[in-house]
This record gives sequence, structure tokens and C-alpha cells, in this order.
Amino acid sequence: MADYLLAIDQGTSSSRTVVFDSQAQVLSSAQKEFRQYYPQSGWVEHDAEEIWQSVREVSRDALAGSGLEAADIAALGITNQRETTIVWDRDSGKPVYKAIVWQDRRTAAQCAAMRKDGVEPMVIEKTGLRLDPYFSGTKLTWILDNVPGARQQAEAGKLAFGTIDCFLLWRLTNGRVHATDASNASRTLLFNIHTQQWDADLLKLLRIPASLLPEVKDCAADFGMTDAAAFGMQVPVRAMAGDQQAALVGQAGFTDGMVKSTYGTGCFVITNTGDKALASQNRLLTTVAWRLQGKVTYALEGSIFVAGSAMQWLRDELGIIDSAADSEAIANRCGIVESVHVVPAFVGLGAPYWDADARGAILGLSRGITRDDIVTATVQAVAYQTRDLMRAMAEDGIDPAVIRVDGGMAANNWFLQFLADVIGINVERPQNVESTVLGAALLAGLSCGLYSSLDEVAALWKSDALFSARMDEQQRDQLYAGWLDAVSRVRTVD
Ligand SMILES: Nc1ncnc2c1ncn2[C@@H]1O[C@H](COP(=O)(O)OP(=O)(O)O)[C@@H](O)[C@H]1O
Ligand SMILES: O=P(O)(O)OC[C@H](O)CO
Repeated sequence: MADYLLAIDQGTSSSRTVVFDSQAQVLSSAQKEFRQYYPQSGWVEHDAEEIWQSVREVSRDALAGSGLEAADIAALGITNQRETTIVWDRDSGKPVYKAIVWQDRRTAAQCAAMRKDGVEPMVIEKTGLRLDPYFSGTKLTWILDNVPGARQQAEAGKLAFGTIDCFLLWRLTNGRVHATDASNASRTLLFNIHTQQWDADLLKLLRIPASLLPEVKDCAADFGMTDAAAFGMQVPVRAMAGDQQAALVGQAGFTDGMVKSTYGTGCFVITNTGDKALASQNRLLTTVAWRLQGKVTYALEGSIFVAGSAMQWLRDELGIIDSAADSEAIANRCGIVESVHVVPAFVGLGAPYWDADARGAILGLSRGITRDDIVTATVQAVAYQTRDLMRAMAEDGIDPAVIRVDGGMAANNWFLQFLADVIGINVERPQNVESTVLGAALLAGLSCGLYSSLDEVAALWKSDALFSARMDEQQRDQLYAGWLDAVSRVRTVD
């Protein structure tokens, strides 16, 4: 019997595919980075064709590495960087423009103008999101308004819109299925999280023809078979979820109040709020954690745009470390840095500030400041930003005893200890820090009947290390006050 699971994680920096056995153990995996395009300040694009090629390549490599045949795969799950927007031609399958990445700020002025018009409360109420360039809606409007002929073609029903999950599914099924799932739909600014429908008022506000939109399914559902010629293998697609929601599944965050924080390109703290769509008083997002058998579980989310990518900046742009992992040894020998603060607002600030025009800064430089101080201060900034989110969550009544962490940067022990100290909450890392791709596999396993319940899935979660909060409160508050002062210097709005 086929009882292996294949999961694709199409992330911001890389695509990876992993083959799991039914005990959630990794049999093989393959990963490939792809190019980031920065055509203007604050703009970030991907080439959807490069993404598709990378997904095909890593999927083939992962399957070959496992020694299995496609027939051994019970189900495929897809998880993805969210919000990133693609519009393609329904006949040729070709994108009409590059993928506009979630980090892209090009629609900041449009969002500001709409806020001025007073429509934001309606948008927040329906979507749980904010009027920020982060989400897909204004990116889609931008493509329709700026790509020659796109709006007319869209109105004639010739184009399709999708986030990365949806575009991949289209390609995997050779254009047979145009569908997304409720967790990805909930990040578009077009989807009403209460009615679970595309919302006519939002489509009108953003001038988006409904014919562009995909069908919205549960996260564990039948998404069709992959096309052997297009993908190189024929397997059933049985799950789709946004990467941060998939990470909550991978972390077995199935109970109301459980919190996970993922440190990949960005950092995303998500709290399970059960069947309540909790409205934040502190500019956090209300979002769909997952929809299973038609039942929605909601989450409260804090999103930070730059986390692990700050390590890449140290490596690639400043050239002061050789690899992201070097940051750990450097911070270890340097120790906590108090005088310098790095504010990595390269693409503005996300929650709870929502300041699209803010840009980064290094503050507190004196002649004695070294490379090690800058590297350590950059690592520390990711922890301070998490405290910003945890503070906002606490004011919304979320008060966890422990948060579960994952993602590439969760490999860094120094960071995790500093994180626990600065947020004053214990931090726990699972054995498999790739919770995102694991979550996609587990959803696929649930969907195809390999697992019969969330309890069965939760039993597969295993702890690796617990980092206890041990810094005294005075030092913690003093360090954080320095961070707040640094952030206040780059903010452009209150
Ligand atoms: N040991 C480490 N210390 C700090 N950051 C790290 C470490 N290892 C990886 N990273 C960072 O983690 C990120 C990759 O994590 P990943 O979860 O694969 O991201 P994504 O899913 O966004 O592509 C990179 O930005 C990298 O800089
Ligand atoms: O690529 P990641 O893992 O940083 O995740 C990106 C998020 O989904 C953006 O909302």
C-alpha cells in the first residue's frame, strides 16, 4: 500500500520537496534557491517560471533520493510563501508579469490613499487583514493597471490569478485545476474570512474581475492528480496551506492558545484561537489557520518581514559573514550587545507598526564597534521584533507558557536563548525544524486517510530542546527599551 507522503514547500528564498514516511520521518529531501529580483527600492519580484522549474527539479530529486516510485506516494501536499501574486494566461499558462512578492512595497501609496478614504475598517472587518502592500489584493490591481492589455484580457475571462500554491497546482495538473485553499485565500485581501467566500465589496473596491479567481477548497481536499508529462510523476494532490499555517500544523498547534513562531525569510508568530475570529486591538492579523471538513480554525498572527533574510544581508550585501550559520559562533563570542541596534526595516515594518515607508538603520555606532557587534545586534533585532509581537499578543489576551519555534534560523541556539530571555517566555524547538513542509505532508496524510485524527498527528511531534527564560527583568526591559528607541527613529507613521 502507498503510505509515503510528498510535500512541496515553495518558500521565499528556496523551493524544497521532502519525502516522509507515515511516522513523519524524512526519507529524502531536495532544495534549490532561486533568484530574487529587486528592480526598484522596495520592489521584490520572483520569476514564476524559475519557481516552477525549481519545484519540478527538487520534486524529482527528492523522489529519486528516496528510492521510491510515484506509486508509493499516497498523497502530495503543497505549502507556499503566501500573498505573492501571479497572473497568467489561461490558454498558454504563461504569467503576464513577474510574481510580485509579499515583501514588495510598490502599492504603498495606493494603500495609503484607500486608508485616507476611510475604507480600512470595512477591510479589516471582512478580511482580518489591513490595508498594507503586504497582501495580494493591491498587487493584483497593480498588475491589471500596469501590464498593457491585462485589464481587458482579465475582463474577457482570459487570465487567471493565484498565489504560488494555486499557480503550482495549475502547472502540476497541466491547467486542469484552478483552486486554492482557505488559508491562502485568507491572505489575499479579497476573501471574507467569516463567510468563507470571495467578497463582492472587496472586489469592487480593488477593481478586480471575479473571473480571475480560483475556487477555494479546504486545506485537506482533493485537488486533482498531477500530470505525469508536466510534473514527471502522477500523484494525488491532497492538501494545500499557506506556509505559516502549515507550520502551525507541523508544530501540532491544534489547541486554542498554542503559539508557534517561524524564523525563515521573515518571522511569523501564530496563535491558534479555535473557532473564534479574534479581532486584535493591537494591529495583529486575524487569519484562517486551516479549514478542515468545512470547519474553520482561526488564528491571530504577527508578521515580521525580515528575520533570516537579515542574516543573508550580512552575508550577501555587507559580506561580513560567510554563511548564515556563522552568526551563532559570532554572537557566542561577542555576547549581548547593548549599545548598538540594527533595525532591519529593509521593506518597511510589519506588525505591529505597519509602516511601509520606514527603512532600516544601524544606531549607536562608535569607533570601537566591530563586525561582531553588528552581526550580534542583527540577530538580537529578530528577537526584539518577536517581543513586539508577543507584547501585542499579551494585550490581546494571549499569554502562552511556551512558544514552539521552527524555520532555518531556529537552528541558531544563541538566538533561541536570547529570544527566550528577551520575550520572557520559554522557547521550545522540535526535532524537525522544517515544520512548514512537515505540516503540508501531515495535512496530505489526513486528507488521504493515512491519519485518522489531529490527535494522531499531534502524537508525532517530538521536542528537541527547551530554552528557558532566565534573564532578569531589569536587563530584559533595559535592552528592549533601547530597541524601542531605535525603532522610533525609523518610523514614519504612528
Ligand atoms: N544558523 C542560522 N542562524 C541564523 N539564521 C539562519 C541559520 N540557518 C539559516 N538561517 C536563515 O534561515 C533562513 C532560511 O530559512 P527557511 O526556513 O529555509 O526560509 P524560507 O522558508 O523563507 O525560504 C535564511 O534566511 C537564513 O539566513
Ligand atoms: O518564505 P517564508 O517562510 O519566510 O514565509 C513567507 C510568508 O508566507 C509571507 O507571508
